[in-house]
Amino acid sequence: MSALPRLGRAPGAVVPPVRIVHLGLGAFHRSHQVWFTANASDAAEWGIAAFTVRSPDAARPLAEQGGLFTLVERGPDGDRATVLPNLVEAHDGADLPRFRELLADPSVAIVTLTVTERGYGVGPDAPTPEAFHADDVARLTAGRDPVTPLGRLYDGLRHRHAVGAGPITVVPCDNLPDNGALVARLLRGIADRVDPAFRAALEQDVSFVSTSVDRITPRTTAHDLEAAGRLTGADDHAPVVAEPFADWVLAGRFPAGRPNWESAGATFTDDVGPYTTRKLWLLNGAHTMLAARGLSRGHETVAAAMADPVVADDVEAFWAAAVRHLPADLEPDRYLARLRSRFANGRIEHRLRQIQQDAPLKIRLRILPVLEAEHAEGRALPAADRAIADAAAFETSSTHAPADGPDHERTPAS
Ligand SMILES: NC(=O)c1ccc[n+]([C@@H]2O[C@H](COP(=O)([O-])OP(=O)(O)OC[C@H]3O[C@@H](n4cnc5c(N)ncnc54)[C@H](O)[C@@H]3O)[C@@H](O)[C@H]2O)c1
Ligand SMILES: O=P(O)(O)OC[C@@H](O)[C@@H](O)[C@H](O)[C@H](O)CO
Repeated sequence: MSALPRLGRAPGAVVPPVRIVHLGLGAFHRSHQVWFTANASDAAEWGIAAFTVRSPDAARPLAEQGGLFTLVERGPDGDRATVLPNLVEAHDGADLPRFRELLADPSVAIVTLTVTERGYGVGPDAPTPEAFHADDVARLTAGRDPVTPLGRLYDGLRHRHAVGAGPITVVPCDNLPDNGALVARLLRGIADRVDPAFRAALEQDVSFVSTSVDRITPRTTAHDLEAAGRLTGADDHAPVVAEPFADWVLAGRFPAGRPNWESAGATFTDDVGPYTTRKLWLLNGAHTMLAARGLSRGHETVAAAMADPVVADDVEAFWAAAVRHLPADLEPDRYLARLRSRFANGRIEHRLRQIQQDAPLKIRLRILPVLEAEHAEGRALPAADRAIADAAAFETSSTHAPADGPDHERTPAS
């Protein structure tokens, strides 16, 4: 039990009005979208109401703190702590009445999502994302509450349409290529099966934005709770630790408005595709390789694996191959130079077991495209072959166990 006063809002404190609703209350949402919103020039106008997906745990301490939490930016030389004020509501994802109520508010302009690849049904849970949503299609058709993130989003959007609350923008922020188009396709597919008349409204009133998101944010540990308390003098049960670097590239329309995210460093572009490929191959592809090669050589963290020349040489060989297939105008070498120092930041304890989860899916999306591009030009890529073999061996080994809990919704304090 901490002797420090509990973090919370002062009675009567003015909070930004809710204009953004979020699904997936993990650490990344808070280090990234909440941080960009809190650092925007019009931050006072944009409050966020966030919902968990599978467990209410992450919402509890945040709700007790009025949504306040500490972001610890952990650089190679020290920590910088800031309490971010823009998360103003935290709810259990099963609280569909509140979710519907918020989506029915015309001043709510944006829904963001961070629900992992599997949250969209991309991965081992079903043969296709459409099949993953079949159970929710049956629930929605029967008037029962949906359980998947997109089932809930569909339900909320249909309710918004029914009350005439106007256009809205959906912004998925997961590491998936063309994530806006994917969500548009899946929601329209649900409409086709549940309520075909609603499909036209979805096409007309809901804008889907594709994004590339970047900020290394490991799972919060008990040690991070102590660090946040030391830095702020308040007892925070839900801090987040992230690297100082943050990047967000977005493409698409915001018919109901948006925060001035570019004033916090976000980039708006017509085509997010090349940015996503650069990030998914160079950062996430390398992370996937580091997890496979690093775990097989007994390492526990990204920094430890990168400090092993055998692993680092394989990552460098993968990077050299990937750069050959990326557009030169995106300056992949400049991105790589920064990435090398980000990965070398040993104060960020990014655990390989967390990154290793769902390795087969990640290899398919982040390593195989580079391997195939090299093969097409007659070159082998043994470093990638070794990573794929190590990942396969790890998947079948008896030491293969979940990292430390299913996701960030289970906070160390909860
Ligand atoms: N953490 C990072 O460094 C980082 C950086 C860039 C992008 N991202 C993206 O954000 C996502 C979330 O990251 P996080 O660190 O907050 O992770 P997390 O594991 O805490 O997951 C966040 C949310 O996803 C939900 N979720 C997890 N598995 C699910 C499943 N199978 N079905 C439905 N919902 C599920 C959780 O319940 C939680 O609400 C990542 O998967 C990635 O796509 C993360
Ligand atoms: O589960 P993943 O592979 O999508 O994410 C694990 C990490 O590679 C990822 O979270 C990175 O830290 C992040 O993408 C950096 O922006």
